[in-house]
Amino acid sequence: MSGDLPKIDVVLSEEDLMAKIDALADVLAPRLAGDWSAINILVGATPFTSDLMKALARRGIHPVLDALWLESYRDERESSGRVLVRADIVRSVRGRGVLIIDDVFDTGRTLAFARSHLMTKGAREVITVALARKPWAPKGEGDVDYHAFDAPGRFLVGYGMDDAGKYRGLPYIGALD
Ligand SMILES: O=P(O)(O)OC[C@H]1O[C@H](OP(=O)(O)OP(=O)(O)O)[C@H](O)[C@@H]1O
Ligand code: HPA
Repeated sequence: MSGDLPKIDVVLSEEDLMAKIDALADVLAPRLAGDWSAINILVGATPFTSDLMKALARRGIHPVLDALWLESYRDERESSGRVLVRADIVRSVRGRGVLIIDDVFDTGRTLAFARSHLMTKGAREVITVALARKPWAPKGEGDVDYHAFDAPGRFLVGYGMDDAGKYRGLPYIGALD
């Protein structure tokens, strides 16, 4: 039964997603030895954080998991241009390496804000990772450090990503018109 789903084109299947996360964990694991915190950018990055943490654990890497709830899109498909902190991290990151985990890197505002927020709290080093990177996302200094796949220039849903709160539970990444 498909319920009342709109037309969603699959851009990355569940199987391909898991393979990409494993490949990412292979690259990240050697960088994360020692005192690291992993910060889940709520809400959308939750499924990705969960699978990436498991992939890292299988490689013997166990960062301290925390969360930072940031909001800038609300129910719109375009960034409001402002990033709001809805809830802050709980554990100190002073002197620690910080891996910031997000689902999608689009205008880059959210990760730029998160990076500076955590550096201000005394992080020793910040690394950013996103599952999907949009084609127009910032390059150079403002780029995300690691991403799992290059997304098409379309609005994405699934695997944490929403359209006005819906479709976060889809096990694949899809695109809507
Ligand atoms: O690169 P940007 O243009 O900043 O977009 C990326 C951010 O947008 C979404 O967050 P949103 O504000 O929609 O909150 P959500 O995670 O609760 O969906 C997404 O989860 C990223 O955090
Ligand atoms: O393509 C997207 N889909 C869902 N949320 C988003 N936040 C930024 N870009 C997107």
